[in-house]
Amino acid sequence: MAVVRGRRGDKMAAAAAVAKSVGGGGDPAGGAWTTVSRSGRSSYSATAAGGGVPAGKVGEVTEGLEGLEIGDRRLDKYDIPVEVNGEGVPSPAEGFEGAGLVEAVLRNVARCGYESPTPVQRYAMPIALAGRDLMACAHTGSGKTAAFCLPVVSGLVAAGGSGVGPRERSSFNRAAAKPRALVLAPTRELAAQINEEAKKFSFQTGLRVVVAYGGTPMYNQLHDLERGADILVATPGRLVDMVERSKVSLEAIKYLVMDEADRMLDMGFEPQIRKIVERMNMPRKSVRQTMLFSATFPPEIQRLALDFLSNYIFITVGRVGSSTDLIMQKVELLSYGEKRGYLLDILQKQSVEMPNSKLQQPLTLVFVETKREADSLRYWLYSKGFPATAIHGDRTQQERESALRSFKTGLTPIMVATDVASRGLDVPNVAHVINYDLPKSIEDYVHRIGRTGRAGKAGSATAFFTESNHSLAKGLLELMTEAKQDVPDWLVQYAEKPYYGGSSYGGRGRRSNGAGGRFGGRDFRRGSDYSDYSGGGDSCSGGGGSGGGYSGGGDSYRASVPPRYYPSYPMGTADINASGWD
Ligand SMILES: Nc1ncnc2c1ncn2[C@@H]1O[C@H](COP(=O)(O)OP(=O)(O)OP(=O)(O)O)[C@@H](O)[C@H]1O
Repeated sequence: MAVVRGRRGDKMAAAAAVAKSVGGGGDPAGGAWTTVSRSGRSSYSATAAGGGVPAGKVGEVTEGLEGLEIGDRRLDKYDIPVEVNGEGVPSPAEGFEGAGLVEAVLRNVARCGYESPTPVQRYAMPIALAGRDLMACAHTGSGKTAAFCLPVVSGLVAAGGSGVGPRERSSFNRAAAKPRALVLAPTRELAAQINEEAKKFSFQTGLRVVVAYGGTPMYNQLHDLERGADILVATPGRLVDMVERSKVSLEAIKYLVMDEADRMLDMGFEPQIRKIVERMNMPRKSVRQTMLFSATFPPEIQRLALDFLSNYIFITVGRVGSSTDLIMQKVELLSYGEKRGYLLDILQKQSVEMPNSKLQQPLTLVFVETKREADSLRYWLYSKGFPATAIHGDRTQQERESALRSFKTGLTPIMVATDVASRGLDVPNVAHVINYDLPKSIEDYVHRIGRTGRAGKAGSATAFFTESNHSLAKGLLELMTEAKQDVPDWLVQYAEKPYYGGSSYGGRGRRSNGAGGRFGGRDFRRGSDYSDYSGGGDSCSGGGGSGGGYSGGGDSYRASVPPRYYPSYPMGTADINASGWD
């Protein structure tokens, strides 16, 4: 079987092996994150010590995970740098048992087949269980869902929610359901997915997990809520609706989690989030516990998040808080008119011949910019003999769910999608992500390609770059260089050419500073001054041989290191609802 070494040369083989395994009857690894042989070599930076991080200090650790074995694949060397920043940081957990989870939850972890925690879980669980606020940045597919679900479920069970009938529980009264934990997510599909995960982790605990999202009649969800809800997973729009109809009260919220938190706090969602958190009777931030998770945290969003957090701990796990090395990234320079032909070429080449001599496609996700293009491309692919489905905001919820199902099961192994599918969706065995149209921001690119290369598996990502994507060249170049990908010369030239398009070096709305800083990975509080952070990007982790250690912030630091990313995060996306975000 494939051996993944985590270095450039072997990734081709790894990606091909993934495609092969998809075509050849499934991946025997089955997504198990089985970290068997860890060298245990961990060294804290000068500012940290021992197994934990001293109070009031910045902790920084690079773990050399040698021999990280994933199913039957093996990473001979894979450095996962971790930065921890905050006061009184608890030590990371060695295993699930050592994390402090209650017995019932540990049994559920075992039922899920999780043998050992992923790095973000190791760090986040003790922090969450200690009752601390948290901002956690870890790459896509690294297990963030369990990192927040497990301690929330465990905390609720420990607080006495377990084994009590719904009607007797304080979480319910005749007027409104009073959940004790609220998990907010930007899309319906992601909310549904988190709901499923939370249910698995709550099995036989007596806790009730309920989901609320738009696009479907409210009736069933209300019926579910009436039976009591300890954990409510919701999209913001539907939640506001329910609270305004007095079907949900937020007064008992102990845990507030925002998944894809940078998306939740951008200008498209922020007004709704503020309304939910600040004007709907939710306990104030020092009373509740708030945890934010994402693979990307632009500094502007971090600053905004201060309004929702109290004395929080920041953790970032991964080389650059960005894409994982397990994704082999390619970028092709094309004209608009060449895109379809090129796509067809790729699909033909990656077809795998089955024993019955039928051709099979590995699961391939194709991102386009508009809903119209999603439909048009899907029909065109069908006409060329490639079974494809589409997911976007103009489809009914039923159609969206059915598209996702048909993609997951391989019935239509190609799914054409708008950004509605870019975040959080965990479809095992997606072998290839094709950015047929590149997104406007490097953050969205990171999330999109993160639909492959999940839970330690390898994957491929191909981007079709046209003249109109000039504004993204610099970010792409930085990202691909960090991830040790082959960078074509033309991309370097594009990145060096000045771009006069306006918004890309600062975007709209809040992000007005052209020296915008990184799209994730670094606690903005480590700048010399919160209010004067200008984001001289660095790699505080020092991973991948790029960027040195943190040199203390301040002007001299910023002067000596050029800004790393020029984000063009689409702040204030006007058509957020229209595009399928909830
Ligand atoms: N400890 C573990 N052992 C094995 N598999 C795990 C473990 N934790 C999570 N997984 C699996 O890894 C996959 C990815 O997890 P998850 O969806 O939580 O990633 P994520 O970090 O939230 O990604 P994204 O940033 O894209 O939302 C899931 O299929 C999940 O079941």
